[in-house]
Amino acid sequence: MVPIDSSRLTMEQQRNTKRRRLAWDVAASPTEQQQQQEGKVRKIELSRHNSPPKREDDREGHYMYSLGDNLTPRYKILSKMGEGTFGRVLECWDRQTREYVAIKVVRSIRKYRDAAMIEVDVLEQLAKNSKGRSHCVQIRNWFDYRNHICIVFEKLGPSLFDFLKRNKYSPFPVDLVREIGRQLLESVAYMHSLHLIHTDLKPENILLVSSDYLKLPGYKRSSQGEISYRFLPKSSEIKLIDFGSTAYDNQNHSSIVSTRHYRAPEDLDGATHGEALFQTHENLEHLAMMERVLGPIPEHMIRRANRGAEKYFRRSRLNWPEGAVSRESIRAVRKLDRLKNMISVTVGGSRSSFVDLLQGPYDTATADEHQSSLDAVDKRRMKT
Ligand SMILES: Nc1ncnc2c1ncn2[C@@H]1O[C@H](COP(=O)(O)OP(=O)(O)OP(=O)(O)O)[C@@H](O)[C@H]1O
Repeated sequence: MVPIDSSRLTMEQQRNTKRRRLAWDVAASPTEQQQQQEGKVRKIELSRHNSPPKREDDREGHYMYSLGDNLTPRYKILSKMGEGTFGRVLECWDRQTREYVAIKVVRSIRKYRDAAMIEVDVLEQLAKNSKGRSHCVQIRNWFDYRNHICIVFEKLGPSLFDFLKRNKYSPFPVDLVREIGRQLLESVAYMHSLHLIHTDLKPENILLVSSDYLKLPGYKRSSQGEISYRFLPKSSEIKLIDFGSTAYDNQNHSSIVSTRHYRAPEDLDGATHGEALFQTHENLEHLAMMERVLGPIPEHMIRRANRGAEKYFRRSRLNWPEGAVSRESIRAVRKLDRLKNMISVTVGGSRSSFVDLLQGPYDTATADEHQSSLDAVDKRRMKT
């Protein structure tokens, strides 16, 4: 906007300009008396919205509700948005702030109630330090209602997993992956700066902020010649959710953390990839799969292995294939390809830097050599 030089205006023009601004200013700031009146009206309005009669929880301790019920006079239940181990997440209308919110209604079981209070504590720490700028979901409020801890969140859109599923697990374009990856690393760095570890990072726990999407015709046609469609989020903005398993890095926590398919090697036991990269249910096989794809486990990681994990190593290397439980297991590991061959050519010019990023602490130079020596040992073992 161009600033007005009042010295060049006629008296009449100046009067009009001032009058307009004055009226605008007054409307923008209600008087204290008006505010008090609005507060009273809201209280009377809220008192009309009674809670429904108390019902028994279901067998798993979930809160029983009907759509349209009030959850305290302040919130009206509109729909169910999700369900997890801890409870159900309900879309609600907040009559006080006049916005849609997502409320996690936690099961009325002691261990889940206790974990929910830790989640509240973590969420409050995250909010206090970020001044609204972090990629972690914001807590709006919390309360204890009929023995259920209820955590009120800003309402977000679908998860990355929901999106991948909708696209029949075809991968996101690499530019979008890069944007999501950057925000994810920023949020993890922010948590680490507060000595917090999320421990359950996975596409299910990464939500898009907006639900808006584009529907684009895909490359492939169905066998009947019909065009298939791809759905793409309009905005790449994401936020992390589910801080129920967050650990403090200076306190003892369970040695095995995170969901198997996304578990990192330092947990001895990742990928924003539709398919699970390591389809396994066994620790040694899981580590062997990682070696196959990424190269040998770095020595410093082996040295740091704790008591429970020592059994997976012999003479400073993974006890593989000697420790394999079956030939099928050796075959399942051998079927996997090296990481650099898995990265699709569609990544284009950024392919080598992408491989570098994913490769992390693994030594790329010795990886190929290591794989050929493993192949030789595998073959010998299969023969015997
Ligand atoms: N703020 C939010 N906005 C929109 N949807 C949400 C929000 N928070 C959670 N959800 C939905 O509810 C589901 C369950 O939430 P969440 O993962 O926090 O629950 P949980 O019981 O702790 O789950 P888990 O079993 O993974 O520990 C999510 O997968 C997501 O679909």
